[in-house]
Amino acid sequence: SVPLGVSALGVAGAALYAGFEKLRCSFYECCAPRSPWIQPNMTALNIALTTRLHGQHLVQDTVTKSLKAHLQNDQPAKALVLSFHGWTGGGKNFVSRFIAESIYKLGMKSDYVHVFVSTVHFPHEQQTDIYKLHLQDWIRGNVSSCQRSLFIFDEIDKMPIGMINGIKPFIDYHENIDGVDFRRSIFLFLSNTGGPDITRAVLKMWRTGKKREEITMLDLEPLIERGAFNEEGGLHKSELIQHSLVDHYIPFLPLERHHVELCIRDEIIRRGHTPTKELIQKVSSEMVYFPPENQLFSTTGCKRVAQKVGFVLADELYGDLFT
Ligand SMILES: Nc1ncnc2c1ncn2[C@@H]1O[C@H](COP(=O)(O)OP(=O)(O)OP(=O)(O)O)[C@@H](O)[C@H]1O
Repeated sequence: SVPLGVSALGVAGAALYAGFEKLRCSFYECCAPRSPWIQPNMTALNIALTTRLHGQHLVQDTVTKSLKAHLQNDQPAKALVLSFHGWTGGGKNFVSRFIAESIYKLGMKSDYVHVFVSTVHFPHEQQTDIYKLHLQDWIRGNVSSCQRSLFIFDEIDKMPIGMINGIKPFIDYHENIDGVDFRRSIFLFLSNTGGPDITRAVLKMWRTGKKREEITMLDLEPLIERGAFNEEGGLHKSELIQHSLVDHYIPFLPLERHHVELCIRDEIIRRGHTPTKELIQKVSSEMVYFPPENQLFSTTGCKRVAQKVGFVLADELYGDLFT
């Protein structure tokens, strides 16, 4: 048996360590249970998505609901996997940021939020096997230090297929793998796959006189699933899709001119100026729209709005100096 003095010393040591950890947690980000740094707030997320995200009613609904369900469940059956699809500049990265901010006090700067951009992190196709091992080690390492980790894979359509399949064990229905439990982590996959299909479908509905807000998930989800599956690259033929490990395919609709104008208004206000109708029009007329016959959608969504507003404001304020 263990001598009394030694076990008392052990208990005292553990208590001291716990006290130290608690103190450290009040100054530095930590992932302990009930950590003040990880306090999911789905009401804040809902408000952000309703007030700051324009023209994406399907995203608002699905994202908040699925996150809420996952976060409220202490023993989720698997990691949550959301796959964002759609035209460039529709808000996929924007929404990822809101998600990070609604879970972690430090938002995207949290040590538990990890962003992977395929073209930056895995540029050489021939090194797929090595990348895959690194990626697996890296995910395992991160989740073992914090189960509530958020992984954002941007441009997943450009990730070699073998690598995506390498993620599969972590998002599957396993209680643990080598002692690490992955079920509380969240994976976001971002891509343009399915973008043209979504645009075509929205345009078709527009032609039949159906309102954008009447478009439902049922109208688009199978389309994207098929798109993600058939289009070359990324999720193409991936086991993630074959085994239905993606929980929700979330379509981002192409943004129309009036949505872009809302983005312009927000940006002008953010810069401390008054968003007059003329100013908004001036910026929105600098954007490019398609298809040619009705100029319905912005080719770059709300991307580049910030720069364009910057130019137009500079022109308004200092234009005289250079004439
Ligand atoms: N639906 C939206 N509502 C409000 N602002 C938006 C929306 N979509 C995009 N923006 C603005 O445009 C910027 C660029 O959008 P974002 O990077 O999220 O697009 P994306 O869909 O990720 O594009 P890509 O496919 O090219 O990566 C955002 O930071 C945000 O300021």
